[in-house]
Amino acid sequence: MSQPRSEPCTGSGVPDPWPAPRVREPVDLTVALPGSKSLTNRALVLAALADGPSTVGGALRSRDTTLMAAALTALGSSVDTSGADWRVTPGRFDRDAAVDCGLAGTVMRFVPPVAALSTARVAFDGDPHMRSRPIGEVLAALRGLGVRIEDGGRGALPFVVHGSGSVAGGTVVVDASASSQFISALLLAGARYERGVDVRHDGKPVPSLPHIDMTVAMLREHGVQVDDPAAGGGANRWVVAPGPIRPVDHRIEPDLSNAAPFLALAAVSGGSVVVRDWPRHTTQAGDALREILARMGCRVDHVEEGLRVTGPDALEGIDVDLHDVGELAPAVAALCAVASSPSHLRGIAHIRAHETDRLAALAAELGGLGADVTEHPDGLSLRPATLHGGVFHTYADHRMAHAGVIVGAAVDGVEVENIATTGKTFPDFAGLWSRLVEPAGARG
Ligand SMILES: O=C(O)C1=C[C@@H](OP(=O)(O)O)[C@@H](O)[C@H](O)C1
Ligand SMILES: C=C(OP(=O)(O)O)C(=O)O
Repeated sequence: MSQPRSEPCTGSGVPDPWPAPRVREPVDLTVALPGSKSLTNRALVLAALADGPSTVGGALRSRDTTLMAAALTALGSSVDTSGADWRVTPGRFDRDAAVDCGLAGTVMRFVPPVAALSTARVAFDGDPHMRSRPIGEVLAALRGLGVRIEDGGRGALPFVVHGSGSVAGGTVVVDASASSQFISALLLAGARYERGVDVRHDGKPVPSLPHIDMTVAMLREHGVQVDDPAAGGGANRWVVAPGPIRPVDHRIEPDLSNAAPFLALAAVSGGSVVVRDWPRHTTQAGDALREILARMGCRVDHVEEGLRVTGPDALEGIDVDLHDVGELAPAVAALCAVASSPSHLRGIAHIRAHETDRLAALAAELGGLGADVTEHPDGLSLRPATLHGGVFHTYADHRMAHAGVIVGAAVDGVEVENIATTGKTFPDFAGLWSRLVEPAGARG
């Protein structure tokens, strides 16, 4: 049943829980999406470490990226976020600072290796749940490279990095099976270490490899020499040579992972959605949506304006390994819950350490709406079922909210709790979603 729309409200005047708009007819939509979180936060870090000022054009303005801008500013850079194009002027990292990581993995993992170059004391903390997201491997690696860190033996937030103005660098062995961000973090700052950095992975396969490819590609754009001898398969070693980081004016691509709920509207309604400016070549993990949606029966075409997805009469389930693209799992699971044949999502044990334990959360919330879902140690299986309305909890996870609105588009009476959590990577998601979806159907 729908909540009254007036109360209670989130801070932005949006009701909580939020009645998800229901789509009753095939949609025909074109949407322009905000910039990529992963590209924006890498561009900001590299700009702060570069030899001169640069611009992050079309930067994503969201919680994760403003936290990154604030962190780099606290260290001593100047980040002007007043316009659409953010201007970064590197500065001396010479003052005591406090870094709020919020729930942003990129801030908690990418900033400590930068803070290690400071001459001051840099204290890190974040949201309560952030204290349980893994970071110990990065702290141990930095210690191995000569950095002093105080973490009370926790290997987790809160911790303090005591910079001495330079980092020796060298070879370090990391188990990055919990997160590719451990590797990206060390590579991003590595060129500024005296001996560069030679990062070796030892452990189960590293997830989210496209994100490491993104890091390597951006470092090379900045003139940094990176060797990744095993790139593409079984990657386990990355070598960054010491040297300057050239300033580059970036133009940030739209966030393709955040395209998932919008493309899902085409998939569930049998209609058509165009996401503007979809890059023909990209390192973004979200590009895998093209193949995933095609395998679920959608038609996927590059068109002049961007990427067009047209949904089938009946959406098919999918058996897919999402190890490389775990951030797509919540949206894909939501689609599988309303598909007409069984699905199996595999290879994603690591997403239990994302913003929440996403496998447990998806099993609980999709199951709560009547989905036939089984949780496995490293994935989910889903079988066709008749879903019903109810409250879909998000656990402060933006991508759980995306899963909720996808199911809500297909099922009457779904209400998404804390829709405002989408602000982690998407400004005014609820407003855009309502403007697009409501004309195509009544509220659930
Ligand atoms: O480096 C990045 O920008 C990211 C890497 C991935 O993290 P994991 O390797 O922890 O999955 C991804 O899921 C996350 O959304 C963003
Ligand atoms: C895992 C994610 O984020 P983070 O960068 O906080 O790890 C995500 O956005 O799906």
